[in-house]
Amino acid sequence: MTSVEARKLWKEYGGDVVLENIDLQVRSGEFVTIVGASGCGKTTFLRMLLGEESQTRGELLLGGSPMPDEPGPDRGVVFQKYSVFPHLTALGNVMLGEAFERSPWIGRLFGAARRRARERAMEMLESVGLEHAADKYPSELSGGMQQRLAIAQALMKDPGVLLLDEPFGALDPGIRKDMHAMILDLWRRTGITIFMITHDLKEGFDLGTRLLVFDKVRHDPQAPNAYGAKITYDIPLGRTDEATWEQVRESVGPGEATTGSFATTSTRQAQEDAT
Ligand SMILES: Nc1ncnc2c1ncn2[C@@H]1O[C@H](COP(=O)(O)OP(=O)(O)OP(=O)(O)O)[C@@H](O)[C@H]1O
Repeated sequence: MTSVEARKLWKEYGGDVVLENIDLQVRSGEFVTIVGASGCGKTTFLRMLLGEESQTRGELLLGGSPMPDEPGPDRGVVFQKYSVFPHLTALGNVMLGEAFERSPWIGRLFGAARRRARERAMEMLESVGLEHAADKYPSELSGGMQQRLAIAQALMKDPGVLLLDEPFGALDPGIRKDMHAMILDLWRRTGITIFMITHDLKEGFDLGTRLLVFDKVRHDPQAPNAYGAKITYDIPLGRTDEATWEQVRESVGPGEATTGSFATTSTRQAQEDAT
């Protein structure tokens, strides 16, 4: 599996500093949740992990080597907005990446290669609880099912790192609970390293093994973009006291999604304790 390390990492767009001096070491198999005020650079950081953006200064390492400067099969990604193809079935969507990799011109597989891809895609659909919906089109799937499908797609290439940008942000609370159980189960079974951005602080505390807070600590009213965000809290999760939760809530700012009762024992821990 895959570790990630940032060393004195900066990201600027023109003269605008988005991230400054990020130092971070994430071991293989950690589940890192990321929170922070809107616009502070969380997605930018995720896109750097994906290889869609490169740093202005510093180093970013994936498994000890410099981060490739483009997305690759070692990193899967899921965004908040459903990113599935409407004209393909669930199975077709999951197989598509494999088809284009092996047959870039026509995007189709034949014979044994097709059989293997189909089997693997069915395994992936099963791992997200969608095996019964393999032949359905995205328009026939609920929002939660579409996100499950996007996760199955992201896992098809057996990536070491899964990048999730508010994957459950558009879903109803009841559905989100099911999605939480699904992603925790998947994480436990695969040992994959996960980075997940969320606006729901409770979700961040409940799911992660570690919670990062991105925040701008320096402000110049004359030059609002002169300083970028840093990691202001890096909290190992499992058991976190109420005072820490309150401090983090204050730094992230008010928002409907950041409310919720504090769990002294995370959902994950509680589930582990129960078994
Ligand atoms: N390609 C780009 N060119 C210039 N500026 C950009 C680019 N991408 C992002 N930014 C700027 O970087 C800053 C951080 O954006 P980013 O989307 O990473 O924030 P965020 O924390 O994910 O926000 P939100 O929580 O609202 O999704 C913003 O000011 C944004 O305008």
